[in-house]
Amino acid sequence: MWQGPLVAPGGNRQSPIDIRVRKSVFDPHLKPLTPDYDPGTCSQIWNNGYSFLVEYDDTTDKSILKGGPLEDNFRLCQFHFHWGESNAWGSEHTVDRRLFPAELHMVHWNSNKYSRFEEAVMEENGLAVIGVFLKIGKRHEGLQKLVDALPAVRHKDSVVEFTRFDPACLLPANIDDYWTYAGSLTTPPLTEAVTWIIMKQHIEVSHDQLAVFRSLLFTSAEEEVQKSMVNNFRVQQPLRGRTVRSSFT
Ligand SMILES: COc1ccc(N2C[C@H](O)c3cc(S(N)(=O)=O)sc3S2(=O)=O)cc1
Ligand SMILES: [Zn+2]
Repeated sequence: MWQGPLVAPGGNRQSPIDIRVRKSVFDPHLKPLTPDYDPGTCSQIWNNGYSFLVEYDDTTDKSILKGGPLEDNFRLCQFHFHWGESNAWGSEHTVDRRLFPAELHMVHWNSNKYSRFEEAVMEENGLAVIGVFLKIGKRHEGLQKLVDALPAVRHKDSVVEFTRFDPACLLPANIDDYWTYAGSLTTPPLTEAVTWIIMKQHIEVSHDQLAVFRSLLFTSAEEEVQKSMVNNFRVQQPLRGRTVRSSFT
């Protein structure tokens, strides 16, 4: 895991956290999530030195997330993953201390309140991130197109065109059961701008598919020492009295 500040100075809503299921509070007012994504807005894959980001054109409301705990429209701007060097760990969030080999984050920003992502990322509740746990099992057919593109972005700062990918294929069958809480980005600038929506149901990917994630590098092509992109998760942060709500009993 990256050696950034263990706890952001003055932060009282930092992420990730352990979700204590029995301490979460059922909220009957939470609505079903209604993602509506247009695969035509998919543009590129970029290795930013923390993860690889699959980026979407967010200049229109073509790929949006509404409902759930959200009052406004949130535009999809990118999705990325966090994973371990082994299948024993890798997720950022945990459920009753249970670790998963990887975790998907789908990042959206509030297009009702802000005109640009850069603005929203600095504001309280400017972002909504869907978290989905990955387990090792059967091959994920939809993920394979992405896995095949990864060797092209092996080094930090490399970019490759990537189009027509429907991010909805990475969501679990049941998206009505989730936990939600007020948190932060888990990488710098660690801003406390995120409404987290963590899916109860995981998705399955094959061992070989996850192994390709581990072939990526934290380092750019110029650096002498190449470092494998693994364990790109942040250490867990104190709950500081926050309540995690659940959409299910
Ligand atoms: C201020 O400049 C910026 C602020 C944030 C970012 N991002 C990249 C981050 O790696 C990152 C990590 C996120 S996570 N693990 O879901 O909490 S979300 C996210 S990002 O897309 O917002 C880029 C520029
Ligand atoms: Zn993330």
